[in-house]
Amino acid sequence: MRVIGLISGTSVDGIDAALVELDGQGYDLTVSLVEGLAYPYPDELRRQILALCAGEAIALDQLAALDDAVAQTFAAAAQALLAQAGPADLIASHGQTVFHRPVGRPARPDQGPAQLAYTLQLGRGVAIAQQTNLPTVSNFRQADIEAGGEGAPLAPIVDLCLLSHPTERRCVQNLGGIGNVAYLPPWNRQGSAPKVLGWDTGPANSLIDIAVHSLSAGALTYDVDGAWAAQGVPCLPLISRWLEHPYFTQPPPKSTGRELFGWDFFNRCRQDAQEEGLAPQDLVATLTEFTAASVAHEYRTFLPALPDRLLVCGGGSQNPVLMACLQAQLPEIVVQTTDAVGVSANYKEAIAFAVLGYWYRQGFPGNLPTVTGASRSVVLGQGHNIALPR
Ligand SMILES: Nc1ncnc2c1ncn2[C@@H]1O[C@H](COP(=O)(O)OP(=O)(O)OP(=O)(O)O)[C@@H](O)[C@H]1O
Ligand SMILES: CC(=O)N[C@H]1[C@@H]2OC[C@@H](O2)[C@@H](O)[C@@H]1O[C@H](C)C(=O)O
Repeated sequence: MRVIGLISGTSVDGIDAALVELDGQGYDLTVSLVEGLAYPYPDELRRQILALCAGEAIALDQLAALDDAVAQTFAAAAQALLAQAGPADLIASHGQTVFHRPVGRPARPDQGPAQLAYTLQLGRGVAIAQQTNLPTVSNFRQADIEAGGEGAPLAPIVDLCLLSHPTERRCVQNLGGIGNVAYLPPWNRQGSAPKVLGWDTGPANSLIDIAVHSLSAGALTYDVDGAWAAQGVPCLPLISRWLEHPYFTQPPPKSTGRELFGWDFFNRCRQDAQEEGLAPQDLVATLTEFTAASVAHEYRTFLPALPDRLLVCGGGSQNPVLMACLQAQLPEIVVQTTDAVGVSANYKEAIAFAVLGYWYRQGFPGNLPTVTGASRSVVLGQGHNIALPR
């Protein structure tokens, strides 16, 4: 079956679309990327999404219009990919995250039940199905949240299928707007699946992007190839201070978003940097080192053991300075991109949602309770124009 996976993540840089050829059942899968495409948002749409993410008030009719505009753009991304790579049987669309509130755990058991997580992705699946005339699966995070989970991260189960190794312990680290890890014990695919761990490690590119956008007076949206960071000197005392944030002492399962590592966090960083007399490049270098340091801190604090190999994906894997910082923070581990083992670092997340959409069709559960904290395994997604096998 040919499935198109679509996602726009917390960087809001545009839609990643992957046409994937899939075969097999459950974990026993063959997955091959036919073609990937990055479809940028129109500037005005991106501005509106970022404003909503930053907490700007919006009327409900405007929210409905924005939801449909995002869906239209997702459908256009799918159509561009279809024109380039040929037909598909199914679309699996993650949509655009604009809000994420993790599970609220009470400090003591007698303080009542946990507050369910809340997550909102724009770009409703039914509108994508209508425009493309293809069956579409969307709303992947909801069923996990209903089972008491964080609703994120969801990719680790797919990482297990695509990137685990018979003898090596591996970590897969996504560096999107937010960072998330999947810890994959060795697995020879004979016996039952091993216990995979995973959680959001904190910021990835979100703070670097905001810094570069703000310090370049809107001329740049990200630190292309780490050029600014390479010219600056990281301020180590600030990194230690920022790592005191309570997120970095909270044990997994945990998830986060731009609500925590967005504008407010950046404004605090900028103020600290001003007090230390840092130049703009030094601030970007410090945020880049901080991002790598937060990943290493999370591994050393919460993993049962460091992995033999760290495979990095997402846009941050294209930033050589961030990759060098990560390697320097974790000298005992081989750090590479997922490309080194044959999985596209740019499209891995879009591929993951294609797999989750395929599993929805099979009725195969797509969440990992060990990762999200859900009480049970559940089938993820909501189908539009889909007849399911009985
Ligand atoms: N050549 C590059 N140099 C530096 N940074 C880059 C480069 N290419 C991409 N990036 C960074 O990667 C980001 C986009 O990453 P990606 O598309 O993986 O994020 P996302 O999917 O939106 O986020 P998330 O995984 O958190 O949902 C850009 O905003 C930019 O910061
Ligand atoms: C709510 C939401 O969209 N979370 C994203 C975000 O981006 C990275 C990290 O935070 C991860 O938890 C998740 O995305 C990936 C694709 C996931 O669910 O695995």
